[in-house]
Amino acid sequence: MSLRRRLLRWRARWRRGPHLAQGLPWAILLLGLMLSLGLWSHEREEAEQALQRDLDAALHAAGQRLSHRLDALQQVLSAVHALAQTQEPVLTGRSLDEARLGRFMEALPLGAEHAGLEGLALVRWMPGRAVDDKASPRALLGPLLPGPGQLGQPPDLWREALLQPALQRAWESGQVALSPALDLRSWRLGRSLGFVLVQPLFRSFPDGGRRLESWVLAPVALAALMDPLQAQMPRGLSLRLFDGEGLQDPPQIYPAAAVPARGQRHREERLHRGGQAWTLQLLVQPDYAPLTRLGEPLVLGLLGGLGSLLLALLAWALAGSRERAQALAQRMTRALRESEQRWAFALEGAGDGVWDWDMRADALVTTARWKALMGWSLAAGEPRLVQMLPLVHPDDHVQLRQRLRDCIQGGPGTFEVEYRVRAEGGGWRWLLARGRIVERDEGGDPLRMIGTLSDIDARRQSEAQIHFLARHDPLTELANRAHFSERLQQALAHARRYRESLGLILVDLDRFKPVNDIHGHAVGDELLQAMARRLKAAVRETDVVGRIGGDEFLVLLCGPVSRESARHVAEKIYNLVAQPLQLGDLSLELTCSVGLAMYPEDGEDEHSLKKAADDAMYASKRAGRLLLGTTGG
Ligand SMILES: Nc1nc2c(ncn2[C@@H]2O[C@H](COP(=O)(O)OP(=O)(O)OP(=O)(O)O)[C@@H](O)[C@H]2O)c(=O)[nH]1
Repeated sequence: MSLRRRLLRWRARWRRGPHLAQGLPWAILLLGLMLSLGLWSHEREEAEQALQRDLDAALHAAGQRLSHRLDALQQVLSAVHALAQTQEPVLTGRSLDEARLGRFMEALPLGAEHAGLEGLALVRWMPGRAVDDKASPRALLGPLLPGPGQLGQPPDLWREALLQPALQRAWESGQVALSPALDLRSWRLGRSLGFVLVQPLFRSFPDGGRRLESWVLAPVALAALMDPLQAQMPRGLSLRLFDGEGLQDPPQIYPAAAVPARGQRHREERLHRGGQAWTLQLLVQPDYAPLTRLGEPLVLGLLGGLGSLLLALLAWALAGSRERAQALAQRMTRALRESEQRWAFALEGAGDGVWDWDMRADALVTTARWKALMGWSLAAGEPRLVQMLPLVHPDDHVQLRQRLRDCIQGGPGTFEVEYRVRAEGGGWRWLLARGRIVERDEGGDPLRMIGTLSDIDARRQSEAQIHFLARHDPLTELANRAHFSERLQQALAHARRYRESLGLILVDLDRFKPVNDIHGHAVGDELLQAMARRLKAAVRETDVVGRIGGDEFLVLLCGPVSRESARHVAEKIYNLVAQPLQLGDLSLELTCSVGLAMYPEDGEDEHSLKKAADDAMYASKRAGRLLLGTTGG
């Protein structure tokens, strides 16, 4: 397919409109997913930031608590320092000794904030020796708190690589210094891993100088220091402490064994105290409650996505149902139209017209054949019912209206009526209209009627022909014996009821047989036909002329008729028959015998009346002249 055709097809589809219905679900889905994604991303960021704030706050609080603990421990050393100052050895000649330090410690009000303090040790500096002299300094005392027991031979703390920098820092700065983490047991300073707070004590001289005299060491057990802090942490958060400013090297010093899982969340804070750096780490465990908040944005996003999907599906279903309904309606309309067309075509093919009458709107829809049959111009459009009636033979109006009314007003719902309309070349054409109610309202009143219109003119003519032949003489077309008898009986019944008189004239041709014999039957036939015409011409149209035998005719003069009038007609017949008759080259003259009988004088029924007429006729024949009234008249 060429690009141009594709474009044209696309444009046509676009103009038809279904593109909207087709694209709408996708647009809704896309928009919904984008919104859900944006919402999820925003909420996740918010939740992440909230979590980080919570963690930072928790870590900071833990750092603060640790600092307070260290402050409390440092205050102990400050108190020792103050004690040493009040026991100024220069003035009193007494330096701080183990006994006084012991008493001081016993009197110290140690509380929970001093947890981890293993004891105090006095390390005396041997004056006059170099700092790096192997022989000095020596730790002399300790512990002064319940602990690992009286120190034995004082260890050479100066030789301890982990402790010596702290001692030196304290000496140089005059401030409390912290050692790195070390095993307190190695130096009989405690019972576990810990660190040492170092307080330098100086001896002042009158010249303003001063000289280091000793250090007071406060060993602190890390586990005892940190466990209470850990206990105060919210569930799901754990603390780790690293010696130095890194997380790998120098090593973790608290807790003893805790290896974080890969990808575990953590936050760090640096602590600097007494020349020593620590890294306090906050580890987030999977059971930390706020972590669940991180899942909420995902749920929200998923719900949004699901909602979008559902909305899109709904839109698709709605759009689809609309399209399906349209398609169904189109199919049904097409099927109906095809069905109607087939139906109309079949009927039209059979020569019938079709009509459809919307009774509410009084609108008639008819086919071309219907219009042709009814003599309605195609150009005139559709007729209304009232316009149809003038086309119908006036004699058929009553019947047509009656049948239609019967059908509409609770009849069987069908009707059938034969009526005549004007034929093209003049005259009338017989039609048969059939109808059926096909739609009613809730109350049962008819709303719509459809039907056919058939041309039955040929049938009606043939029926009429058969009817005529059954009742007439085929040669002369006069009433035959049976029909004449029927008409006579009707006339007698009428005359009886209205007390009227009737006249019956019997006409018999004289010597007709020789005509046949001489000129042939064909001439005889022609003569009979001519006589029949003369007889008909002699009477009124309402009178009945019949041929009841070979050359015998009956004339019924319908009433009221007087005998005199009847005689007059008989004479007229007699004279007419006697008129010469020209058949081609042949000229014939014929007489007849006529008999007249009057109802009721000569007979009161068919038989007696006929007999009277017969008698009168024979009397005339015998007389060879017209005898009227000889028998009873
Ligand atoms: N051509 C012709 N002749 C007929 C027809 N029907 C009857 N006839 C003849 O008509 C004649 C009637 O017979 P009749 O009445 O006895 O003869 P007629 O010569 O009239 O005798 P009268 O009545 O006594 O004068 C017979 O010869 C029949 O054959 C017919 O349809 N056509």
